[in-house]
Amino acid sequence: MSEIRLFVTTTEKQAAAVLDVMSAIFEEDDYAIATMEIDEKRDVWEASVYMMTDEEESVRSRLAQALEVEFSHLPIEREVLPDVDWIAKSLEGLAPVRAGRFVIHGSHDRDKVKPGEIAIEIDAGQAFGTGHHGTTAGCLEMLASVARSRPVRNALDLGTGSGVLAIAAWKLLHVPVLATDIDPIATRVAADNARRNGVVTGLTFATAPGFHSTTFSTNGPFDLIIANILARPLMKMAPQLVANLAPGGSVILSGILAEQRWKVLAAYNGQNLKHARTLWRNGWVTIHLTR
Ligand SMILES: C[S@@+](CC[C@H](N)C(=O)[O-])C[C@H]1O[C@@H](n2cnc3c(N)ncnc32)[C@H](O)[C@@H]1O
Repeated sequence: MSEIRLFVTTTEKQAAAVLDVMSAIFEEDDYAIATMEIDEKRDVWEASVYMMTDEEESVRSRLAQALEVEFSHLPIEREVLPDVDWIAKSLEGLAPVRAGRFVIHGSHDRDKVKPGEIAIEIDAGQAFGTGHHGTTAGCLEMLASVARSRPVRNALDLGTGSGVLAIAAWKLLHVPVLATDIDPIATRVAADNARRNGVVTGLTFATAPGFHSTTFSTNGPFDLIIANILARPLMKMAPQLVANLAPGGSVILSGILAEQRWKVLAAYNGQNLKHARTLWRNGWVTIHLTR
């Protein structure tokens, strides 16, 4: 699923007014977030709605309706953002990847696993997460370090993709893990991967956008929440994510470009989480926060 941006181009003052309208209509959505930014090359302002959803047409019509009163003269433009081609990215590289105690390998590399390593077998396929991307590797490394420092009795992997992080958490911690994704193909692939890795109980899969499912209250609150999604949805869902975190719990966030980390930290500091550690991998950051 690609990230789509619907936006209007205007002056700074008018962009701020448009942003107010956008924020009001998308306040309750998990998958759409409104923001404004300057395009320095053209010296114009853009008020945008970013989303990862199949419901672009419905978002567009709600937006058009809301802008029709005061801003109908501003055309709604559209951009497909290139940095979320998860499936193409999951096909990058096939050699085993090592992070923390984990080695993620394809079925052709079973003999490369060394004694003492926690092996996870994932073949590149229809969902993101072979371990090659800096965000996945960062989460694996952070997971190993959090497990050394804090007791974890259950975990949530939000945006599970191939299921790699959920399987890693289960193999490392031996605790119940809930794994969810907005994309039903991902949850099916993740469940298949779990079976291939010998995980038959203790790992639950569900398809849900953000926290919109009763499965979170049934299985939570969680001592550990891992969310490798994207900076904007992570900021948007900060209040719900923290509401599902157990007292003393840990959060691992990734999918964040280095330059976006301050905004993400500010959103979670605003929910009373404290920064514990940041890891950098290929321009991406993975952040550990605690309650
Ligand atoms: C970068 S991939 C991460 C996959 C895997 N967890 C990993 O670390 O390699 C992000 C995943 O989050 C899912 N996703 C995006 N927005 C979501 C949302 N609002 N709620 C749940 N899942 C979401 C995508 O479908 C995708 O599978």
